[in-house]
Amino acid sequence: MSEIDDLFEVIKQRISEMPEGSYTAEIARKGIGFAARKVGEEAVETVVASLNESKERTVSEACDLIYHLLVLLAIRGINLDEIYVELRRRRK
Ligand SMILES: N=c1c2ncn([C@@H]3O[C@H](COP(=O)(O)OP(=O)(O)OP(=O)(O)O)[C@@H](O)[C@H]3O)c2ncn1[C@@H]1O[C@H](COP(=O)(O)O)[C@@H](O)[C@H]1O
Repeated sequence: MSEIDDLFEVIKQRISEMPEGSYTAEIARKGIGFAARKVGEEAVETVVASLNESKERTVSEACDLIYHLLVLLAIRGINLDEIYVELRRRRK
C-alpha cells in the first residue's frame, strides 16, 4: 500500500471512531461544508507556494491539500478504489 492508501485508512478510522484530539475528527464534526472549504484553502495555498515559494514549501502545501482532499472524500463516502478505477478508465 502507498502512503496515500495508509493515510486514507487512518482518516476513515478517525471518522468512524471520532477520538478526542484528532484533527480529522474535528473536521468531521464541523461537517462537509467545512471540509470542502479547507480543500479550497489548501488548493490556493499550494498554487501560491508553487508560484512564489520554495520547493519545500510547495511540497508541504501539497501534502496539506492531499490530506484535506482525502478527508473530504472519506466524509463523502468515496473510497480510493473509486478514484483508481476512474483514473484507470482515463489512461491513454
Ligand atoms: N497528514 C495529516 C495532516 N496534514 C495536515 N494536517 C493538519 O491540517 C491543518 C492545516 O493547517 P491550517 O493552518 O489550514 O489549519 P488550522 O490553522 O488548524 O485551522 P483550521 O483547521 O481551524 O482552519 C494543520 O492543523 C495540520 O496539522 C494534518 N493532520 C493530520 N494528518 C495525518 O492524519 C492522520 C490522522 O490525524 P488525526 O486525525 O489528527 O489523528 C495522522 O496520520 C496524521 O499524520
